[in-house]
Amino acid sequence: MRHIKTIDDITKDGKVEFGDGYDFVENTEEADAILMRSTDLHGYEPPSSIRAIARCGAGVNNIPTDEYAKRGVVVFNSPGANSNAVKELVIAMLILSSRGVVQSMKWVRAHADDPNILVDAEKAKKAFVGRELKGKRIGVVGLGNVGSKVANACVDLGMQVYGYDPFISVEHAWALSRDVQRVGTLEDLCRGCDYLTVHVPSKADTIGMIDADVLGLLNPGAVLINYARETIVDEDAVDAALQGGRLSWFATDFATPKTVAMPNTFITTHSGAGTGEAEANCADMAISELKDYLENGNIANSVNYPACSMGKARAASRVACLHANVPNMIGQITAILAKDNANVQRMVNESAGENAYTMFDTDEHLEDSTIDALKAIPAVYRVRVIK
Ligand SMILES: NC(=O)c1ccc[n+]([C@@H]2O[C@H](COP(=O)([O-])OP(=O)(O)OC[C@H]3O[C@@H](n4cnc5c(N)ncnc54)[C@H](O)[C@@H]3O)[C@@H](O)[C@H]2O)c1
Ligand SMILES: O=C(O)CC[C@@H](O)C(=O)O
Repeated sequence: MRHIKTIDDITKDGKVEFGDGYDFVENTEEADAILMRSTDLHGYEPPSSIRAIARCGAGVNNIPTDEYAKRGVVVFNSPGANSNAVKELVIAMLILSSRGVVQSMKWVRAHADDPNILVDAEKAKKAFVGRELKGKRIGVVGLGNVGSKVANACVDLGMQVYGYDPFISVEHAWALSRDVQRVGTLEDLCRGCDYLTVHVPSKADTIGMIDADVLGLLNPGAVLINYARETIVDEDAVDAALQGGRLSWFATDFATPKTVAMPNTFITTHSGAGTGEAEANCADMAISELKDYLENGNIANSVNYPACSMGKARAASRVACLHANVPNMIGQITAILAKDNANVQRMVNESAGENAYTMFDTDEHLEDSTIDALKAIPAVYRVRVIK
C-alpha cells in the first residue's frame, strides 16, 4: 500500500482517486507523497518518507523546488491543465473593464425599488457607455499555456495582438495564431497598448517586471490584467497609474492589502483556475504523475528533475538514483554494480540544470550492501529501490 497526504482542497467535490494500492493518511510522516495546491511550503521540511510532491496547478512559487531537489524530493506540476479556465476569466476581465457591466448592474440593484426603473434605466445607461475590444491593441506577456490561449482568443475577438516571450516553447509557438505579432522586448510590447495581460511565472526576472516605466508606455486609459501572480506587478506603480489615469482599470486575481485599497479594480479570489473542469484536469494529471513515479520511477512534468521514462517496471528489480548533475556519476554507479556482479538490462541517465536522474533495471535484486554503497556516493541525494 502507498500512502498519500493531501494538503488544500484539491477539488470542490472532494473527488481525489488514486485507485487500488493507495490510501490517504493524516500524518505526513507516514506518507510517500503529497498532493497539494496553493499552500506555501517555504520553511517546511518534508519528512524523509516523502519522495514526491505534486502541485495541482501551474505555478510552483509556493514550493522551494531547488531545496527539495537536494533532499531527493521530486516536485511535479500540471502544466496546461487549468489554462482554459484562466483564459476564459481573462476574457471576462477584458469585457468587464470595457463595458461598464458591473457598474450598470450595481445601478440596477440600487434602484430596485424604483417603479419607473425600465424608463429610468434608459436614461442612466449613458453613464455606462464603453468601448469595443475589436481593433484595440493588446500585449500578452508570456506565451505559454495560458498566454498563447489568451492571445489566440483575442485574435478571434478582432484585437491587434502582440506577444512577448523570449523563452517560448516550440509547442506554444506552433499553437499560436499567425496573427499574433511577436516582439523582442517588453518595452516594444507595451508601447501603445490599450490592454496588457500578464502570464509569466513568478521568478527572479519577472518579479516587479510591470513597473512605472512599462506602465508609462501604455496608451492613456489602458487596462492591466494580472492573472499570473501578485509579485509580477509593482503595486505602487499600478496604484499611481490608476490615480493618474494612465490605467483606467486593473483586473487582478490577487487580493493583497495594496490592491484592495486601489481605485478602479476588479479583484477576484485567486479564482483563475476555479472551475470544476480545471480542478479535475489538474488532479488527474498530478495523480498520474505521482503514480508513475511511485510505481515505476518515471518522471513527467517535474519542475526540479529531468523527464525520464523506462515504461513499466517489468524486470526483477528497478533502482533510481537522484543526484547532482556532476561528472563521473554513471562511472561511480556502474562500478558499484559491477562489484555486485549485477547484470543491467537497461539504464537511463537524464539531467536538468543542477540535478540528474539515473534509473536502471537489473536481472536480480541488488544486495543491501550495494544499495548502501550507491547511497554513500557523495553527490547522491536519494536512492530508491522501486522494485
Ligand atoms: N490565477 C490562476 O489561478 C492561475 C492559473 C494558472 C497559472 N497561473 C499563473 O500563470 C503563470 C503562467 O501559467 P501558464 O500555465 O501559462 O505557464 P507556462 O509555464 O505554460 O507559461 C509561462 C510562459 O512564460 C514565459 N516566460 C518565462 N519568463 C518570462 C519572461 N521573463 N518574460 C516573458 N515570458 C516569460 C515562458 O517562456 C512560458 O512560455 C503560472 O506560472 C502561474 O503563476 C495562475
Ligand atoms: O490551485 C489554485 O487554485 C490556483 C492555481 C494557479 O494559481 C496555478 O498556478 O495553476
